Amino acid sequence: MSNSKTLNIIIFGIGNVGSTLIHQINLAKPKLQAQQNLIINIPVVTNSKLAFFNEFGISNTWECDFDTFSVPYKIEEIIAFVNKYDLKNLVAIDATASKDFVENYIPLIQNGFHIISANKVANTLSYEFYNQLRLTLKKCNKSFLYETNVGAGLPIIETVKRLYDSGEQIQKIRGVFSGSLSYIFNEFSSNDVPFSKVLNQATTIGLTEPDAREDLSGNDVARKLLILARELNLKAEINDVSIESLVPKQLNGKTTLHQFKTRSKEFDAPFLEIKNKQKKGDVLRYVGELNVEKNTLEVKLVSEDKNSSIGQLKGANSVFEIYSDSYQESPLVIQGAGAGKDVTARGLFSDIIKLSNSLN
Ligand SMILES: NC(=O)C1=CN([C@@H]2O[C@H](COP(=O)(O)OP(=O)(O)OC[C@H]3O[C@@H](n4cnc5c(N)ncnc54)[C@H](OP(=O)(O)O)[C@@H]3O)[C@@H](O)[C@H]2O)C=CC1
Ligand SMILES: N[C@@H](CC=O)C(=O)O
Repeated sequence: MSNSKTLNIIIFGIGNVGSTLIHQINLAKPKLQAQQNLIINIPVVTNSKLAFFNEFGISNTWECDFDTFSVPYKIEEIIAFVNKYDLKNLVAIDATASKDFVENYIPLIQNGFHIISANKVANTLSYEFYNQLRLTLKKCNKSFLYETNVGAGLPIIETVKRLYDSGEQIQKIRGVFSGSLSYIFNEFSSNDVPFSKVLNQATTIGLTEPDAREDLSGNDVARKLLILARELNLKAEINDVSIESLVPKQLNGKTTLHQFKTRSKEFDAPFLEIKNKQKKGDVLRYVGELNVEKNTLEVKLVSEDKNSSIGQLKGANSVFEIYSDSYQESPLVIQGAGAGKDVTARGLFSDIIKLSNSLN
């Protein structure tokens, strides 16, 4: 088709989020081509060890093809492959939760890739790396989009950044930043169920991180706070976040993921005690707060009246209250599903379209 634009998207990570994104892209293809003259080609998909290559793009049978034809790979082989077939408008999607994979960002950018990431790691390593990444992007004229890092598909980063860039003084961002913990405390507060059971449910439906200890330890919320702080040009580090971990002391630090999973019942007694000690009508909420004026970042468990804005949350909803000069008495509130493979994949897809619109 004349004047059409083709994006070549390599998807790293084909778990909950990555595979849902492929499904959404496959469904949207005819409409994108007809309405936007946009062709999305996915020539490579990978998990942590194997990659499936097809220069013409994967088809609806990609899962079967991956099982049959995937091979062990190195990042250099993917770069060589896209060069061999002269593929243009290259986009690397990071749908992993991997720190190791982030080491590939700079080489990928230097070899012509834009990056779109659901993985929060790159934005929460040292401030030095944060800057180095941005300098490389500028030098190579490439984009890095990561709206799904905070609030999954909700437009949090874009809203905060637009306010900040337009000169708005933001004083505070407060809310329930974790979709999985919102779900867990909603289910736990309103039903007579053991904590470990709702934790397992949250993992099974893909709300938690691949390693749920990241959510329960407060690391995931701390990362989101740090990402927002850095959008506001605060030179904070992850260690600056004060975190109240939800992981019982005996499970903190030294357990493997497998041991942790088999010992999840050890959450039940302490959380039942916390629940029973609450005032009638209160619910548990895991809250994050970035106070720009005081330069503090805090993650903690609180009891909230179930009729308060934060107490009323349902399901896996997150809520972000942004207090600024123009929104002092009545904060700007963004609320909705804050986790889940469908909303997160849709958020990545929306970053793909945003990137596409910025390319000639
Ligand atoms: N679930 C949600 O609601 C949200 C998730 N996110 C983020 O999305 C990301 C993906 O989450 P989710 O899909 O649930 O995770 P999954 O565990 O379901 O999938 C992770 C995928 O990444 C692959 N992977 C791991 N390490 C590497 C590596 N070094 N190189 C290439 N691939 C690798 C895994 O492969 P293998 O099977 O071989 O290990 C797997 O295919 C996470 O960073 C998460 O924080 C962000 C917002 C919301
Ligand atoms: N595990 C995270 C997923 C989104 O970032 C959460 O529970 O919010």
